[in-house]
Amino acid sequence: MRREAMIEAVRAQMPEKRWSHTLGVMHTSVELANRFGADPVKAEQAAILHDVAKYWPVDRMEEALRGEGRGLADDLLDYDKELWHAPVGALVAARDYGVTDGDVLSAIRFHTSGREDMSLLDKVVCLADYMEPGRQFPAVDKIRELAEHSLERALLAGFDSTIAFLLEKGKRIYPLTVAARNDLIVRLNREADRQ
Ligand SMILES: Nc1ncnc2c1ncn2[C@@H]1O[C@H](COP(=O)(O)OP(=O)(O)O)[C@@H](O)[C@H]1O
Repeated sequence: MRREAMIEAVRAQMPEKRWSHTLGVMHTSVELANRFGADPVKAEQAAILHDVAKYWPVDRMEEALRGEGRGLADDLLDYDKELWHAPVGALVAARDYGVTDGDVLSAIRFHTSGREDMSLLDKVVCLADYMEPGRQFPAVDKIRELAEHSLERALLAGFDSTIAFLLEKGKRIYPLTVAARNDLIVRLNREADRQ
């Protein structure tokens, strides 16, 4: 699907406020992609589609994950429903929007949870979702500051804030986010040792 048609179709899937968030993620994804050497066209496409399934009814998301999406995120069904829209979004992007690029589909699929060994594009879109201009939460200024120089340090601060928030609320933590955080720490330590 062409860019403009995709934008209009996704916009129709969500309330105005969420569309403003999506516009923010588009803008920030392109900015981060240019800053850190990712493909800005892919970054923007993943950003356009990242929340396409956000307003699906829960039973529809569950049906998609148990049906055509089986094997994609089976373990996720045990965790907070807030996380489901990301892999469902990747399914929708491929099926209804004709996205075939694996990098783009991966960035949509992992934009909320993260994962171990995240690709450059995964990191860009996940971080953009944390720090787009409309986001307001205690750690966001620190995340934006870190993102001036380090994609990994900024994303780590993002995961830290999500994990701290979940701990505070007494909620369960989907382990892939913990794995993503641990992996970033190992990589950052390795990099520091090399310097
Ligand atoms: N690892 C996790 N385990 C459980 N809940 C999580 C995890 N990561 C994120 N969440 C929750 O998922 C919700 C949606 O995340 P958010 O990134 O704000 O949404 P969106 O992807 O739509 O922008 C948040 O309430 C967040 O706390």
